[in-house]
Amino acid sequence: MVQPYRHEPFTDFEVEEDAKELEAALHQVEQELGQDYPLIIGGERIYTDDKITSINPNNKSEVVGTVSKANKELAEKAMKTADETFEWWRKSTPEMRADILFRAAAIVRRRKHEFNAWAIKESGKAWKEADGDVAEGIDFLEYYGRQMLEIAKGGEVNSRHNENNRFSYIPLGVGLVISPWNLLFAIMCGTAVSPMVTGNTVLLKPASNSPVIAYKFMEVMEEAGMPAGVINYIPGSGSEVGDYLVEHPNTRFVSFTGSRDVGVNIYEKAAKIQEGQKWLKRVIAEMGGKDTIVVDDEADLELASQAIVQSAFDFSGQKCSSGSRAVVHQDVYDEVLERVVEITKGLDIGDTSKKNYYMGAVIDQNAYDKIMSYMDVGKEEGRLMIGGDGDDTNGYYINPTVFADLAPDSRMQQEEIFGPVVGFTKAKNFDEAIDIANNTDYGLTGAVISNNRNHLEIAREDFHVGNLYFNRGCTAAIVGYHPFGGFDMSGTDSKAGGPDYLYNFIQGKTVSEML
Ligand SMILES: NC(=O)c1ccc[n+]([C@@H]2O[C@H](COP(=O)([O-])OP(=O)(O)OC[C@H]3O[C@@H](n4cnc5c(N)ncnc54)[C@H](O)[C@@H]3O)[C@@H](O)[C@H]2O)c1
Ligand SMILES: N[C@@H](CCC=O)C(=O)O
Repeated sequence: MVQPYRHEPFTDFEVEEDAKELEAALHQVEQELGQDYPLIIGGERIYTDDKITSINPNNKSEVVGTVSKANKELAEKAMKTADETFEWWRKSTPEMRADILFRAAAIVRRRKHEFNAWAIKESGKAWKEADGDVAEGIDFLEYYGRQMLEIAKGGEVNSRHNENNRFSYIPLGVGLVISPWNLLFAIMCGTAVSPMVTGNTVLLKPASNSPVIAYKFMEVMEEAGMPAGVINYIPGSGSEVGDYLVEHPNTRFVSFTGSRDVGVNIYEKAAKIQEGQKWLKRVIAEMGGKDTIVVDDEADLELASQAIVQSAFDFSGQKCSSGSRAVVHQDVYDEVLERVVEITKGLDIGDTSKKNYYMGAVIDQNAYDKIMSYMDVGKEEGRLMIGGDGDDTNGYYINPTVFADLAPDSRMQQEEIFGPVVGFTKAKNFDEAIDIANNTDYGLTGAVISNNRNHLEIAREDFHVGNLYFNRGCTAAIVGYHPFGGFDMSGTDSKAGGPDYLYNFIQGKTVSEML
């Protein structure tokens, strides 16, 4: 019998022993940098001449690894392999599939600091963020394994006299999983193993900024007993391999996590029925956010200020859940703004692979340029309070930035910047604050800081986001505790880490026998 699910505890790097373990892992990983990694199709290692180079955003001269790049021919080979493997994998037992996830969780747990170190090297994130990312990956393995065992029991249906009815779930087929670089371990792992544990086969296309940790994940899955061909590792260009497989007639579903533009494009392409296609493709698209923290006049203002800073600047604001908008009641606006600026002054930024800085660099040159271009927009639309500058000489460092006095419909308060930038908007009263919070195309996360029970209940009804938090920040959902996914242009609200997530990858079958 499996133990009841509990989320993976986080490491406290203030404890010297834990900090030393991570330093040792970083040192070990440094000895392994720059290696060349193949594709994995049906268990076969395939090297190509065309490569993706993964670099450390904190130190752009450091190559984390080079990875072979799939093209259309190799994508086709992977599809064929996944199709053939599905024919027998779909009949494998749920218990066996769940056991592979439990074993993989145990392996990652034993190598947690090593995985933390790869996450730091490949994404530039801070130690606590890397630890949260790897812990979330372990949680997905443990949680989805248990969910599968529950689902395998089937649903209860009635039978009439002389009739024997059964209702159960079967997998869908071959799925394309396209993952982002920001939660480079957790989301990649969770979105790959959820279809796999439900009996589907998978084509995994990780983000081009983070393919090395995905290769390490594949090794873990193999060690845990995953048969060849069940998850196939095919890094490649989104526009070449991604488009080809999204449109492929044999693709049964696409699980995408990433930006709104790419997600919308995939949604449209997948909707078109291709020649020879026998089904309607399912699309799970979890996309961007423009997430708001509302601060009421009756509120703990220190808690509000800490929540705003943490939600805006953890992992340099590169989470879909990041709190990039603070909407504050006019009576407490100046006090909260001043305190947020003061806390921000104390944040340190630097190469997180060398030291436990609060923040590292942003992911790449494109991200750096895009975020920096918003600094000019912010200065035109509002008042720069702190930050607004960066340095991309060695890595892509951007200082945490606060803009004040932005109009609710300004570009700064509408567009996803995906960097360490938070904008303040003043509200006349609580109702107006909720209206402002709702006036974006997105609907992912939000938070309300208030001691007024009536206001919290109004927010519960009217604040239209998939993940709403009271008296805390708006990031850091935990698997099995805070099912995660957004409304409107934030996506299909698939609720990763929730009790019904696995139903995205199965279909119900009724069998009725006359006795
Ligand atoms: N809602 C969520 O759960 C969630 C979680 C994490 C990140 N995000 C969002 O992801 C974005 C940041 O991640 P990103 O920069 O990796 O996003 P992205 O859209 O640029 O890339 C995501 C993935 O899509 C692939 N891709 C790109 N073009 C493609 C195409 N034409 N066809 C198929 N695949 C293609 C990329 O290679 C990558 O693997 C932000 O907008 C963030 O809000 C959302
Ligand atoms: N699930 C994460 C965000 C994932 C997107 O980047 C959170 O809740 O902060």
